[in-house]
Amino acid sequence: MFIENFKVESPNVKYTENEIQSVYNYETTELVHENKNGTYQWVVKPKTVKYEFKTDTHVPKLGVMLVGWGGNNGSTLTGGVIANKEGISWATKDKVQQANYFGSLTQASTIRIGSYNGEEIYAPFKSLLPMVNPNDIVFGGWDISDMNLADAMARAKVFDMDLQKQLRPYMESMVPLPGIYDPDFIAANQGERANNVIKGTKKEQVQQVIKDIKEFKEKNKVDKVVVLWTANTERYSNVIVGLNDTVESLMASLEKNESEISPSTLYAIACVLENVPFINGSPQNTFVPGLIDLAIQRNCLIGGDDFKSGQTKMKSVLVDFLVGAGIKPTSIVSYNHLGNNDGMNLSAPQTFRSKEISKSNVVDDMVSSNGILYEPGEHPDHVVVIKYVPYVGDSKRAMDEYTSEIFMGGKNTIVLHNTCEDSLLAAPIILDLVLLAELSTRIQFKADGEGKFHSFHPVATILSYLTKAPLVSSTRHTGGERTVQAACNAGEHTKGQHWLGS
Ligand SMILES: NC(=O)c1ccc[n+]([C@@H]2O[C@H](COP(=O)([O-])OP(=O)(O)OC[C@H]3O[C@@H](n4cnc5c(N)ncnc54)[C@H](O)[C@@H]3O)[C@@H](O)[C@H]2O)c1
Ligand SMILES: O=P([O-])([O-])O[C@@H]1[C@@H](O)[C@H](O)[C@@H](O)[C@H](O)[C@@H]1O
Repeated sequence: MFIENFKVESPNVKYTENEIQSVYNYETTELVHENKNGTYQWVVKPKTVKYEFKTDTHVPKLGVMLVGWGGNNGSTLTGGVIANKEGISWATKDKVQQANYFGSLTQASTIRIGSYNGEEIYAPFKSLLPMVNPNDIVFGGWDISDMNLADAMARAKVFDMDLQKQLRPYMESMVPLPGIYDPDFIAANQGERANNVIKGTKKEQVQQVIKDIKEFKEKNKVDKVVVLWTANTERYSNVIVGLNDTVESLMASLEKNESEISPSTLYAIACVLENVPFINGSPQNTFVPGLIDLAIQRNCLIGGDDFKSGQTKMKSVLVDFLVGAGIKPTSIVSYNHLGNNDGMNLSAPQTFRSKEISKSNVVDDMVSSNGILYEPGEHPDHVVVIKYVPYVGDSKRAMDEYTSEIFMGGKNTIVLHNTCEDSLLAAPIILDLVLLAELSTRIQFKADGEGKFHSFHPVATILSYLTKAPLVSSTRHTGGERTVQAACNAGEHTKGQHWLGS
């Protein structure tokens, strides 16, 4: 049975005027490698960690600024939210279609909360904690193309014409702010649309983005802003000691207008300095080490990389199932073709390489989890192919072949064909990313033994489910992390130096 909402009555949950306070005993284990009389033995011991959470129940008016707002994903998401907010329905060749948020974890999935009279009871995911209603989001953002959102929607060719006609009046006044353009980081074929760019040095571009965020927040009277990159996939940035490996080197490189700082990293610097969450929906390494350290130092949420939308979401589920069932995938071939601008940008080798990495590495953890099936260092043959075929537009055609070894030398081959409007898969995921990012900034917690409540770590691993190449915090940042984590624990945030002195 499905219910719309519920209230918890528990000694571990307390509702106050502004918070939900809860206690959770996390049952886990700790492993010890014990030497008993010269023989080592792995010992597993149960461990309970008591956590206390405080969730601010004040749901803010949220502004979402998209980098690449005029793209297929940006225009599709914006139009989809307007259609839901305005209750728009439209004629298709099959039926009258109502707007919905299918494909969104927060808006269209349910969670089991118990049973009643022997019947399983489910409630909406979004009923678990007070969350922003996507219908209330104010959209804005940047694009290197000056096309208004109504024309961008028409250019994308994703929505049915009857829907486009109804959306046009709402979207034609939406014009992206000029974006940071650097032809060295995306395919040359993107140059013809770059007519809306921020001039000046990289530092001046960062300062302009900060100014844009401030003005957007003031003009729209939003309480919070989240910025999400849904612009074109960039080539990887070279990570170089002294260039971008530390906060100091990255900011010094900014001062020197170093060419190797990518547009996506410049937007991210601006967001971190403005303490605005930044999420990367593409596969490039926006989060160079210096940027990660800056985010940790300033306790600003960053997350990514690369929306996990269709072919790769299926891959991660299927390979997880196969390996978990003791079946050994030995060959994975992922081919797809698509004809949208994303596909055109990915037709360049250096930008394709960024996507090839994120689409390939998604199975690494599953493979390394099973030492029965795979020898150390052994992994399936894994090929990723993406071809640009203009005629099919946003309707990506994905074909996958999974060959596995099974019992007694047998072989099993699974072939999948998956056709979808790529942007209709990505748009709800963008929604989930920004809503969960906003929610996580309203949660404070402390574990047993910690002095004060603090926020989650700035590197938002909570968003991992939604991305191909999850950004996770590494021990490499023990210096900055220890300093900041201690500050978080103490309930203060370190005040990073003011980096953009005039
Ligand atoms: N299913 C999916 O659609 C999916 C899944 C995972 C990742 N992605 C990634 O999402 C991104 C967007 O996909 P899309 O289909 O909307 O692509 P798109 O090409 O339609 O949109 C990208 C937009 O970004 C703009 N742009 C490029 N560089 C910019 C910059 N530096 N600043 C501001 N704007 C800039 C372009 O003008 C374009 O309007 C791509 O990187 C893609 O790889 C998409
Ligand atoms: O569907 P998915 O595997 O998550 O990923 C998609 C790729 O299949 C597609 O080729 C690419 O153009 C999109 O940007 C997206 O990355």
